[in-house]
Amino acid sequence: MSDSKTTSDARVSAIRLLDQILGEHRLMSDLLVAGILDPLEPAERARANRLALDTLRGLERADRMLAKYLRKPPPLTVKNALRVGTVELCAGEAAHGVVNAMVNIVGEDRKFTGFKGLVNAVLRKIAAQGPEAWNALRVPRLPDWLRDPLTEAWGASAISAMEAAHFAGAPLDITPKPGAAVAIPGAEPLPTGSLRLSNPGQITTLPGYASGEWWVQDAAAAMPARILDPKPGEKVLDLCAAPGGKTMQLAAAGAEVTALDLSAQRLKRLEQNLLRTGLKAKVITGDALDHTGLYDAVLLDAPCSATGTVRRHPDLPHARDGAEIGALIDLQARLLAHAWTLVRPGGRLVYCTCSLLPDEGEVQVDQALAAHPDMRADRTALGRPGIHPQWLTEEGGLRLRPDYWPERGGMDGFYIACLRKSG
Ligand SMILES: C[S@@+](CC[C@H](N)C(=O)[O-])C[C@H]1O[C@@H](n2cnc3c(N)ncnc32)[C@H](O)[C@@H]1O
Repeated sequence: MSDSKTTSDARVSAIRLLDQILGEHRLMSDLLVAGILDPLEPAERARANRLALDTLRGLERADRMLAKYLRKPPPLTVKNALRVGTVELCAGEAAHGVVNAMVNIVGEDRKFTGFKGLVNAVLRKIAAQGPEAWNALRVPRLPDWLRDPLTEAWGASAISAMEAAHFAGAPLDITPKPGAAVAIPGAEPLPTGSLRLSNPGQITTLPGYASGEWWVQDAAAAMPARILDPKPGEKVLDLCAAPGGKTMQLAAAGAEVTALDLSAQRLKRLEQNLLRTGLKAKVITGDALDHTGLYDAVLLDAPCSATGTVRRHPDLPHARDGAEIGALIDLQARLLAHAWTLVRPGGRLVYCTCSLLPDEGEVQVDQALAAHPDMRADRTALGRPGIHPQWLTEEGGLRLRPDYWPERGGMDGFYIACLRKSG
């Protein structure tokens, strides 16, 4: 297969991904699990993925540039071809290749043949403006459904900083197994104990991947298990465990781990992760709300809006509209109340969500503290290496945000609290 054919397959797939995300409101992760890119060769798959992600991150800029030349909106697929083309041209790709490819792609579908001339003319004009016009545009903003509550919670300047972090995208962080000597060239040690890779390439070919010396996990996502601080032999329950990043941390520390999740499909990935890393956990498929038992420690990584992961999932603000958040908040409260019944006297519960919305973090813990006289927030547990005292919150939790560590490439948004039960 020639290089240009490969590139155009990647472009077609990127446009298809955008059609589904922006037209059908599907999440990119769901589309990938459903196999939308499976027919492509690995290199093409990576390119399609990157093109779609870059276009989603720059969507507002692409639309602003295109708006000058579109008197009325073309069909979504044509618009997405123009968006991908604009993003490529503004990243400095050769005009001739991009324009021809997009004209051909649009022309291949009989429904859109009539738009070939438009695509050709518009992309030529965009090419003439180039990266300079792109760079002069403002950093893309979050849609109002998310921007409004975040502005209310964190203030306008914090939101601008978060949007800059979202636009920049995310490096790849890994969690090494305790004692593993990870030898990945260019890996930067982070103050919290994770390692950061700026240009990882294909992950599965990196040293130590096959032998299970480390796993992919954002530096912020690695904090809940560090804060839980499992001791060898402790009985620890990981509720909502799949795909198992935190389960592996708990097991690697020598705890006796039970990992539970509602999704059998996601648990398959957890089992594969345990197999690769040679770590052990008892795995249960089931509803956390039905689980019984008594544990030294419980980790509850509750299902949430995932609004802390927009750096890595720029599709989320466009595919979602916030309609599901009310039900998630209700579920989190029920899970937290039930998880508390599984903690032995004197034990601890770490509650966390990868959300930027206080209703899914600070407010949940505030309400749980008010409802349970035997619960107190353990602030000492939050004092881990690399944690800035300014990140600690009033009710006794830890707030992590994508705009923290800007010089290092940011971190996911997370909320974490360690709740101690009276002995
Ligand atoms: C944020 S993810 C967990 C990520 C995981 N802790 C990790 O570190 O890899 C939330 C998980 O909650 C699971 N879940 C949702 N509702 C649940 C319930 N009622 N009982 C158990 N698991 C549930 C979902 O299937 C999903 O895997």
